[in-house]
Amino acid sequence: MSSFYLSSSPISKLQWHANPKPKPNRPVVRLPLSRLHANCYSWRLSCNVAQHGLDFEETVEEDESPQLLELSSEEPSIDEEKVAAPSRMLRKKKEDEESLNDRFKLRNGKEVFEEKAYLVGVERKGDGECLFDIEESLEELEQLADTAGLAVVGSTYQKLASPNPRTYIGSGKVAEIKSAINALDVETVIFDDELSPGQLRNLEKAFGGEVRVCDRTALILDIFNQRAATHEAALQVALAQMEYQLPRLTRMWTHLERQSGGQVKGMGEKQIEVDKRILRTQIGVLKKELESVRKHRKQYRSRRVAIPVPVVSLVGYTNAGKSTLLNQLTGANVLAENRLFATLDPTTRRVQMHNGKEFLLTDTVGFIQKLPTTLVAAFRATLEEISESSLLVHVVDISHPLAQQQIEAVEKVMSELDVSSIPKLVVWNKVDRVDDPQKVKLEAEKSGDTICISALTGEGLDDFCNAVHEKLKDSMVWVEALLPFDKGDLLSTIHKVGMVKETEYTENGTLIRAHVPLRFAQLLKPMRHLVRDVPISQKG
Ligand SMILES: Nc1nc2c(ncn2[C@@H]2O[C@H](COP(=O)(O)OP(=O)(O)OP(=O)(O)O)[C@@H](O)[C@H]2O)c(=O)[nH]1
Ligand SMILES: [Mg+2]
Repeated sequence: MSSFYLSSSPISKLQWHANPKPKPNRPVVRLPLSRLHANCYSWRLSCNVAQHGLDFEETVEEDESPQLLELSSEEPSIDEEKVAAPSRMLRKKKEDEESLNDRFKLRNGKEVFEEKAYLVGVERKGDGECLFDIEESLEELEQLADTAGLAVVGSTYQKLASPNPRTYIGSGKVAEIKSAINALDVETVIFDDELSPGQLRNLEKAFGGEVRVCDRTALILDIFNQRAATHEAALQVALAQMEYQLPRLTRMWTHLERQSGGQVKGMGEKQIEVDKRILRTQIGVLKKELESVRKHRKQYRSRRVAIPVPVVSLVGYTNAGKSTLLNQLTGANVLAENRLFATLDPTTRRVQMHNGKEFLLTDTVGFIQKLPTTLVAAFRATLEEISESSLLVHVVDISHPLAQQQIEAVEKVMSELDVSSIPKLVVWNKVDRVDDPQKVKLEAEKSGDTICISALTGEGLDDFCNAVHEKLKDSMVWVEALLPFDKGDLLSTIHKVGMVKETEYTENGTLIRAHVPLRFAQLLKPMRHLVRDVPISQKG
């Protein structure tokens, strides 16, 4: 069990009492969206759920069902009331239960209560940096919300020269959204950009305090939290969540001031400080735990480095088809599905090519535009694996209407990862889905270094392997070495991972001339000196 799980913390004890949301009439639920916002009711429980596979226990009192009597439209007579009201009440109760039941959906094998969400975006006038226009960005936000298990019931956006420092959007827009919340029964409002803690607080207040307000970062963090399958991923996400939460840790304790009629003013303030201290301690514990997990992975990686098979990493926008490609080439069983961020942990498998050569293929976490900086930082260590690859394969979903913008977004993240010196190969995937595959293939040929494939149907995979092989050759170095006869294993490895030009059997061993990966050339260093001792005539 993870050492950051502090179930006795006052924060987690309080969160359900503070929850103002109506509770669905079910005994055990897993709420889809962690309340990663100013109230921070359940972020901690949510971390623990991902970590320990638990479900939230939400017990609902019978008398907490919706106010049924208010719902009858006309005043019934006393006699009618005796007969009709109970049946109407029962019918209404049944209808409410049924509509609630409809909103329980199965996601990743878990039952999830589908909250109603409303999306809000801001288009900044003259913002040339944005790759996606506002409608495209909101469409992607809708996909993210869907992945997180929310039902989007509406969206809106506003064009602004600069965001309002208090509420991000203008007051007119706030009022408009408030009406939409009432009309559509919205439970969560999601903003397409990261909001400051103050903006979150002010917006919650402005919307009447009954709806949850969160931003793109919180939503992505929540998806990562739901998806984290390994211990390391869970730790990374928990750390990112806590760091996101720290400056937003307010209002948790204001109920104390309310309960005591304001007599202990300042008590909440003190408690916020206590909570912040607890959170900082937890962050420290988490960082240590992550450090030790990473040490293990490093050891594993250095063992892998000892086997000098070149490593090829798949990178690309989320949902581009990286895992499908890995599965298709290696028979791996990595989760591949039409949702964003299906993969969080790197998976490496050996690919055996038809010509007997092999390389290791690594699947990595996908990128997205406006990737939260907390997440880039949290996943930096995982992404560092990329920087040790011999080749980067950028997988593009060429059938996506925003393929070009996605390419640019990936290149932007890659430029932050300091991998410019690693050779790259671009792969246009999903050619089976484009309207005119021939035209796309011609374009790929023209742009050079681009291979068209369909990871789903297997089309173009031989071309892909050949291109990888050629690219790997570019990253290899030329060696001549004399391998003693007792080093037969090295010789067979050179045949597998390198490109042998010539072998010659001499009295002292096998003389080999080949292209090999740089790491392997270093291993051969002592034997390279031996070449000098071989008589000139034998060197050929
Ligand atoms: N038609 C078609 N669909 C594909 C192809 N490759 C992948 N897909 C589909 O695209 C969706 C996403 O595929 P994944 O392999 O999960 O994508 P990914 O890049 O690993 O995504 P993340 O892990 O979220 O970063 C799945 O529904 C796949 O079946 C392809 O070549 N053609
Ligand atoms: Mg994947």
